[in-house]
Amino acid sequence: MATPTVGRQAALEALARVREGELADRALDAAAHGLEARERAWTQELVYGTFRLRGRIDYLLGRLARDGVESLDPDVLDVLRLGAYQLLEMGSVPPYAAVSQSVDLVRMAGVPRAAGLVNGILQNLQRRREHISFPDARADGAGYLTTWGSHPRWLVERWMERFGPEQALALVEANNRRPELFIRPLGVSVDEAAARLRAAEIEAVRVGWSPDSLRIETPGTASEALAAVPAVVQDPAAALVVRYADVPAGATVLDLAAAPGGKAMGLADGAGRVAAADLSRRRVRRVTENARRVGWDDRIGVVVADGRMPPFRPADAVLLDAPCTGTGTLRRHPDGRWRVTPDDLAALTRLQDELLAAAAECVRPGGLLIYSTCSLEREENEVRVESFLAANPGWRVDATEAAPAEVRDAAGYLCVLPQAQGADGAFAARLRRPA
Ligand SMILES: C[S@@+](CC[C@H](N)C(=O)[O-])C[C@H]1O[C@@H](n2cnc3c(N)ncnc32)[C@H](O)[C@@H]1O
Repeated sequence: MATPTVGRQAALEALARVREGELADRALDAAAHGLEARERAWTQELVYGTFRLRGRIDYLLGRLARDGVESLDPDVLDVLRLGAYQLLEMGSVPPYAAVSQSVDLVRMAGVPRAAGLVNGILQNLQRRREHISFPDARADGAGYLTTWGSHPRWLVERWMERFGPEQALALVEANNRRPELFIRPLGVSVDEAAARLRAAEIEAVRVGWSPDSLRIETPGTASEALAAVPAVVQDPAAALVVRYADVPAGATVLDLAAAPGGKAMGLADGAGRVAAADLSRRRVRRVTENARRVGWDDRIGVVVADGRMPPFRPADAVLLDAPCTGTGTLRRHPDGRWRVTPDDLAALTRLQDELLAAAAECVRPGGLLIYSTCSLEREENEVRVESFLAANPGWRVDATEAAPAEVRDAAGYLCVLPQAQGADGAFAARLRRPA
């Protein structure tokens, strides 16, 4: 038996870890530990791509497996998914290698009896892929977005209802694109940062609708970019939350769900002092690392704390970047679409209400509360804010013009949509406590 490449072995292990409940980025870190940089990048593309297109791949495999994909052993199905992704999307992999390596992989996974099945299905996929039809986009929009669009049905149905079929299609397409790399410079202007990056032979361009962000155009240069300028890696939608918050210079800010710290760092670039708290001890370490990397340990104090019982005196401004379903960041976290359920949505809205009530207690009279999520779902966004406002007379939405008009809606909320802006989604509400 030939040995599959280490990248493919790591990819299969990462998929198994995700099945056990790990997040894809952590599963990949563990499985691809020790791989050389190129092999690791290749493995990441294979794993993330397989999650991104899992719905499409499963539909195709389902047309070729005699009893459907549900009947397959989970390891065998994962081997088939990885093989199918290589055949469909990785032009650098010759089809014979995608097939024969998958056969070796399923043997190595301890299911040698499935070698013939894997060989047959993948050979068939390669031969018949152009002839397998998907549900018609017009006649069966949800069917099309579920299969070709590779999203779970409950999400596409709610998005079709909310945004209409065309925008739902655009959203699904945006989620299926590979995310670009963005940074937010800290303590230097974006123009100065772009010039320093150019001197380090890294091309970076401004993002029209997000004035604090730079898109890095030179591939594979994230760590070089961070070595060349003080910055955090951050999607422009997240950078916009900080701009929209428009916290007065010198203010004391509490960030109650702060890890890994991108927004805390943005807030510290202007505010007086930021206290960054998070429930997760592991994740909160990343806030400390980020602050240390740019020499801002003195601006950001880091605390492990439950935001429902915040150990703080009232401050000028509080950011609650709440835990959420993350439906605005599915292109960056492609396993997220298969993980999140309608039950999670219900549980998260309860947690968001509790966190909002506790965050409000931490705002001094006349101070600011910024509530934000990276969800697209109204229940986690407008509905939470409006229920908070109804229960807390005197509080009001106090939007400024700090964020560009195209990302502010009529109610004064920040509203960034992947299908409109082509980046992550984000929502924020800037609320003022009565004096
Ligand atoms: C959307 S993330 C925050 C991202 C962060 N603001 C940033 O910009 O890097 C939500 C965070 O909420 C934290 N969290 C979840 N439940 C919490 C709770 N009860 N109290 C405080 N933090 C909580 C999670 O650990 C997670 O780090």
